[in-house]
Amino acid sequence: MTLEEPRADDADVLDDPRVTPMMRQYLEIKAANPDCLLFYRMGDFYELFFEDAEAASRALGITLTVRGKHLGRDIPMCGVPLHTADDYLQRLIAGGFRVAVCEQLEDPSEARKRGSKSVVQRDVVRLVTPGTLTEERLLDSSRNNFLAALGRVKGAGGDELALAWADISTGEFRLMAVTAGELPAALARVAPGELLVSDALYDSPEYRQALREAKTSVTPLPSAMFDSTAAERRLLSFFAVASLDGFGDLSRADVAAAGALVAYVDRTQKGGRPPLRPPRPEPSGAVVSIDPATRANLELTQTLSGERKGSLLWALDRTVTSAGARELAKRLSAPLTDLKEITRRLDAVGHLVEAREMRASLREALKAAPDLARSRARLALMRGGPRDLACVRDGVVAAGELATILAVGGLPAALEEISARLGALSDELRGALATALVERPPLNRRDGNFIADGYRPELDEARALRDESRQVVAGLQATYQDRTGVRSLKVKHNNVLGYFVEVTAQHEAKMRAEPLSGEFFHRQSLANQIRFSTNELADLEGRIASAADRAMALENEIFDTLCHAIAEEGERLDAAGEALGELDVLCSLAEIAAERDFVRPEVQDGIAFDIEGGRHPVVEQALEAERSGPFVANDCVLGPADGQDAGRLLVITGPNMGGKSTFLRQNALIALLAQAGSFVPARRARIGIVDRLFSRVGAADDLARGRSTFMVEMVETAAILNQAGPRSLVILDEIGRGTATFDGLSIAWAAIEHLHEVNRCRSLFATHFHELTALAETLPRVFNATLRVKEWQGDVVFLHEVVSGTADRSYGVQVARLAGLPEAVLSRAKEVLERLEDTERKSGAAGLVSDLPLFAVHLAREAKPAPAAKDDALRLRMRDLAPDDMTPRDALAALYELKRLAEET
Ligand SMILES: Nc1ncnc2c1ncn2[C@@H]1O[C@H](COP(=O)(O)OP(=O)(O)OP(=O)(O)O)[C@@H](O)[C@H]1O
Repeated sequence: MTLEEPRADDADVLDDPRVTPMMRQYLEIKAANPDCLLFYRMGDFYELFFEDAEAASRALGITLTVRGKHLGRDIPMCGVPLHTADDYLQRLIAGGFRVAVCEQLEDPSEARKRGSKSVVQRDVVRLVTPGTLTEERLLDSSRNNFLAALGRVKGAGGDELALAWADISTGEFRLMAVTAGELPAALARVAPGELLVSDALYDSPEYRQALREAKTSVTPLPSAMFDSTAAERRLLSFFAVASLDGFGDLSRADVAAAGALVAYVDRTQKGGRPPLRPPRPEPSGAVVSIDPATRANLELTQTLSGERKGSLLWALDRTVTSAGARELAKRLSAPLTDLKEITRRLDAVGHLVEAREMRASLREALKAAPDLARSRARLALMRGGPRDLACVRDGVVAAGELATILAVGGLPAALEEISARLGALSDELRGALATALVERPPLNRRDGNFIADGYRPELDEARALRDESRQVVAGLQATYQDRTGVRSLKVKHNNVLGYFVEVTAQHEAKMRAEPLSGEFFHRQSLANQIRFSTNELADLEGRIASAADRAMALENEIFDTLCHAIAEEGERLDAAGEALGELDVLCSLAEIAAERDFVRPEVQDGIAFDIEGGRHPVVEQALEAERSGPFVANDCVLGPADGQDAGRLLVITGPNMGGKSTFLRQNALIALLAQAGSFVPARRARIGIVDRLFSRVGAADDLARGRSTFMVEMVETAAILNQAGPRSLVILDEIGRGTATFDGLSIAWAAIEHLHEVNRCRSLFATHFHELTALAETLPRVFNATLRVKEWQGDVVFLHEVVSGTADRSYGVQVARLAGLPEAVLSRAKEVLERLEDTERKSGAAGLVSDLPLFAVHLAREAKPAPAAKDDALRLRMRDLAPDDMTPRDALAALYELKRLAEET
């Protein structure tokens, strides 16, 4: 609000007699929710006033008008109709707003009873924020919408951090410990819609960058909400337990994060209780650590431009349910490091690949399974409608069918366990929902007629009475036509008059004269029609209304009973909902494996890496779609060679467009897929578990953060060289290309040496600096590979085949020809290239290897301490000089002496 505008916390304004009672109510509610746009319910609209109206009208492109005056000034106003409010809400939330939804808490007639000036009671029933959405239309069915909270406990050894995340639309709730360094990777993996942090953490400079880079809306909250003692109390009461011990070994930071999250859910849901399950802590290091840049570059769940199409998820997704789509996205985002769990998943996929018929029937039954988890959450929050009940009904039926298909014995553990969860639902609930509901109920309760005929005799009676009376009314039209002799007489209904008789104006005199006037009472005259009512109609109307009210009340009562029954079965329903998603993922992975000829990878401890005939799952499908020829499969060996204790580093040279980047990415993706529990696009794959994946591929400016292309590249390379360990997999594409050739070559050279000597991890390094291939001569674990090309009539043909060896050139000029560079530029470029190559041959940059001291010498030098100050004669002499006491001649003498000393040391 602007300064001149009244504020509710300004007592003078509220006491001002000119303020209308409604405006007083509005200002009070607005003051309690200052950081939200207030959706103020007025009949069939939500209205926004003052600055809220201005902001919303701008954001939504709706008309800004004026509604009355406040203290002599116009009140800016805009409104959104109730029935389309969800669409507007979605756009406002996407635009970064938070919305407080303020409802009428009583019928306006109740307010009128208190006096003509009384205002309908209203209050905020819910805050809508990006992380707390539950409506179907506000959510993407194929993705979770997580609300996350970052807990911090300060300790002697630094901050202890924990990330809690929950999806209130499905009930999932998880926890993990993170270090400050791991935070960006953890946030990129969870990709929360909203992140809660304490005010103190929000303001602390150490976390500023991580919070700014997390692509999420960050909500700072009072630090008291993160206090671990209060947080524990909150968790105990939310989950109605006496101790948190049953949830696992929770740290204070875990409790702080989880407690703050629950407090925020309470605050935004205004007491509504989503069916959150107890938080599940994830052991640290349970999933492959993938930093945000690597995740983005590998396009796991979305492409660099933010689309699903073209991502790994898109290429692999054969799920048929929303829960399955969400689960697959989570699995691809978080490949595992635990061999037992990976094997368990692979066993299940393997079984389903073989059991073709079972897979087909499971997928058929899954197709009928609705989004059980989200409907259940809406019902628990009292935001559900009859259609959500039907969803639960259909979900329960589908779970039963799936359990029957799986009841064959001899299944791998993961499938047995899914089958047990699906089969555990009570027949009673299944029976109740099946008999109570009509086949296709309406979305909203107020539409009625969602309970099936024959379920409750009183309801049938009330409906019969209502419908019979409606028929009697319909029959009255003919009786009245006979009685009045007016053939055009009609019996009609509207909300103001109820049922009435309507005749054209020419019959007015007759209707108003005896004997008809005794029966037909005049109600309303329009230009051409005259309307009357009768006692008989009024009586029928009352009967219809009370029968309809009774029917509605009975339907609502049954609705509540069914909701209660669903809540009672809650835990088992949630478990079955999760099982549905997991089963769908396993079937989907088996389906794609069969469809695209994927094999089961041999995943093992250790650092093996041996891919035979590997393919890039996305490029392969893209080539097929474009009919651009087959994808050429390639081998990749990065495991230790005989007698070595660390992985190999493959330096890949080759022509532009030869397929280097594709090869790099495909091997990273194959490792990730294997560890996510999927079969992989290869003829054979043996992979020692990767604990961290690093990549430096693609180039993107980050001008918003003041980083040039080269700076981004160096920041990412620095992270890799500083962090990669013996079980990491590192993918580097064209390091050093963003600067002058010699600088770039030198950095790339030193980076390879560092990877080889210090990081000692399995690495792939693609480059156009052919000089780097000389390193294979001195570094025992460096190997060279190249992509084959053929020259044919002066043109270059890419064979996309990776072979051992080195490329002699990049064919850049030929590729430029393919791209359509003008002929004059091409021929000049060729000329320059020949000259440059000639000069290089003479100077022989490749001779560097034998001339340069070994990298190990540098490491040793770096490790050697600098000479101590006390041994340094130059420094000692300088310390003794007293410039203020010296004559110019002394000063000159001292300068000569210092120079001599410097030359001696
Ligand atoms: N193994 C393969 N089989 C078939 N086609 C391939 C293969 N690998 C790559 N390609 C095709 O070649 C194109 C170029 O591949 P890629 O981008 O990997 O080349 P590059 O060597 O990294 O090129 P540059 O050095 O110019 O960046 C791909 O878009 C794809 O269409």
